[in-house]
Amino acid sequence: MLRFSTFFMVFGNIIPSAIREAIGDWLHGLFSRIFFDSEFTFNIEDTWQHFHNETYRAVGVYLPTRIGPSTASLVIGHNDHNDIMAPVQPAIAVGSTIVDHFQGHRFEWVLCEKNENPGSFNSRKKRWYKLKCRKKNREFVTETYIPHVCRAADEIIKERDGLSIFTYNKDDAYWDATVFKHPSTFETLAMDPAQKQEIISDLDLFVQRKDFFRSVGRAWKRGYLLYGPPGTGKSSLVAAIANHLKFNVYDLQLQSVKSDSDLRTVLTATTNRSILLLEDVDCSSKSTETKLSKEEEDKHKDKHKQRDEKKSSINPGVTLSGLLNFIDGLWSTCGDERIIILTTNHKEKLDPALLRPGRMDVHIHMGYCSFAGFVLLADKYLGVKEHSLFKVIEAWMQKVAVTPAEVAQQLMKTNDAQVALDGLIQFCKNKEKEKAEAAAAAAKAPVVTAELQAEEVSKKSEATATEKDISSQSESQSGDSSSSSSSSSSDDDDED
Ligand SMILES: Nc1ncnc2c1ncn2[C@@H]1O[C@H](COP(=O)(O)OP(=O)(O)OP(=O)(O)O)[C@@H](O)[C@H]1O
Repeated sequence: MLRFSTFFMVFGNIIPSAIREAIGDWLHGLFSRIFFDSEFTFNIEDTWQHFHNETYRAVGVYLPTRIGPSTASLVIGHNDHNDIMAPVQPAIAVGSTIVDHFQGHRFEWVLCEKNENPGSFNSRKKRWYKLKCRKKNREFVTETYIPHVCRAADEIIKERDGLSIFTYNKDDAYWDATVFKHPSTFETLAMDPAQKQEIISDLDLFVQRKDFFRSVGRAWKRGYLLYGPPGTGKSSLVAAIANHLKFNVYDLQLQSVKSDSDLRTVLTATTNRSILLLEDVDCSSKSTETKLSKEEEDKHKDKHKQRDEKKSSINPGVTLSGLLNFIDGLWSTCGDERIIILTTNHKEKLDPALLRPGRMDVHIHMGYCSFAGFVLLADKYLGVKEHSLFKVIEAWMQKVAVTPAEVAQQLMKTNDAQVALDGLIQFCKNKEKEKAEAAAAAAKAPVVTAELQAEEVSKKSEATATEKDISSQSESQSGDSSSSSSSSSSDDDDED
């Protein structure tokens, strides 16, 4: 005790005050670093300013790669619906601690969860990662460690072989992911070879033009409209594009999105290098919606009026044009390498404003099966490149409009090429017969009308020019439909 006080007296007399203070600060810093430096906690929540938090997503991808001896539990599973034997993937369990060491520092992670607004209609489970570190490492975390986590997650995502297809879950207003393993590729797709090559070149050019899009001040996105009758391969082409570019697919049913705010949430949650797919857009376009609701209204006018009014005031829904406006605006500025694909059986029903260049840059017509398309399908389905029946089938392909789906259906009935090709010829014959019968029925219709009209005329003596127009229109329609070719008159055939 005496020695200590003597030491401080001598220390106080001999050492100048400035040096004494500096030594004191240094000792304080040293002691507090060793004994008193408190922990600091970062919380990385699943949402950030109402949108899905990309840092949260990155942590979720990164952490399963850092599982060590201190990890007590883990979630495993997979969502490959095509393969129950697919290898399981690890994910972080709620409450489990993961310790990560990076550049000599120790970081402790915990995934937390709590129910927000329990019991209320909009209750939801909120999740966040808690990251504990030394207080002095705060800057290191934000400037070095988190960027390292995000970079590593980006690499992991890029290296993953499988693609995902996301479908919109209207209950959560979010995307449900599943493994995307569609066998369709440009190789298996029956379509005009030149058209196919054109599409591939367009896609390849698009992904190479990052700098070009930046230099001309345009968002790096491209819109494709696929149109044509059912069964001509629109969905197959979407899958072929996804497989070619290795892009995930976000499949959006516009009718199920409740509001603009939900739309904003789901669209901003889509990732780069992805396809936003809207199938059968003629069914979700505003004109169709209006028409249907009017028919409904006529039918159930009084009974449902109040309920419908209430419903529409709560849920105004979103329209295709609303979606495209959004894509032109905010969405175009917050993502790169985005492809938007609209498919329709009725291009003519769409508002031309929706299809203008800049929105839908490329319009691809998917037509009936050509002979070249048949040859490809015969090769894929039967392993046959040449056959004596090919000439007969070529003639039928020029005569009857058959979709690639119909051809594929005939070819996959048996492994025996002769039987399958005979079956296809028979199918074409039946189709032609049905068409002839339909044409005859249509040609008969004006005769019946004329007979009725003649009766009317004799009764009322009121022959009008309009009746002639109707009958001639019917004749011309039946004439059109019987002469429809595989591609140019597809829309007429769609109606069939
Ligand atoms: N062009 C094609 N090449 C190869 N196969 C095709 C083609 N078109 C259709 N098919 C076959 O027919 C099936 C149905 O085709 P797909 O769903 O792609 O047609 P679609 O035009 O999208 O039809 P819809 O308009 O009814 O959605 C496919 O699974 C595929 O087996």
